[in-house]
Amino acid sequence: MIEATLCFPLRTISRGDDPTADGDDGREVLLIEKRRGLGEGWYNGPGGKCEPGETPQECAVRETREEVGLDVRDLEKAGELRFLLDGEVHTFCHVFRTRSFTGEPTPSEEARPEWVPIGDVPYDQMWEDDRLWLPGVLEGKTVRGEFRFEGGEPLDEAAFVDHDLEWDVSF
Ligand SMILES: Nc1ncnc2c1[nH]c(=O)n2[C@H]1C[C@H](O)[C@@H](COP(=O)(O)OP(=O)(O)OP(=O)(O)O)O1
Repeated sequence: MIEATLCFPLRTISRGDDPTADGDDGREVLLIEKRRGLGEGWYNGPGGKCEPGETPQECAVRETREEVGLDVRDLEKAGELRFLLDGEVHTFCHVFRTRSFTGEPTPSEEARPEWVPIGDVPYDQMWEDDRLWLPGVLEGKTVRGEFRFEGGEPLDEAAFVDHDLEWDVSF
């Protein structure tokens, strides 16, 4: 089983008196367009596999720095997601969000970062499960979820079959 993380940096930008501004109140999330590996070509949060001896928080901080050059702090645990492939747990993923960070998002070989208004998150270009749990995470909720895929490796080519979700959980 792979232990992995996702980190969603959040910010609120001022839109002034812009009459065309949408209903997000300027709230944005930093997404990446994945340039290689699992989920290549799709949007997701920065993140990746935990290294031996590393806590999930340490992993999320390291991966966010490596992928987009942002130093995140004060991570808030927002979710625990289990991705099953053909009945076996393939990946256990810890989800974090934060409003504390320094640096400017910078592209890397692995990822192209993009600030996205939370109402414009491109769910049609993401893992199919994301639309089920990410909106709640971006609204400040906590979630525990199990998502079942079938069809063999790699996970990002398997069929998403069904899921269970529990909201407002404690970690
Ligand atoms: N189903 C689903 N939905 C949303 N997010 C994910 C999944 N499955 C997943 O694996 N993920 C996430 C979890 C991780 O953040 C990434 C996959 O990590 P990966 O890019 O393989 O890990 P790295 O450590 O960055 O990879 P290498 O640098 O070792 O190649 O997707």
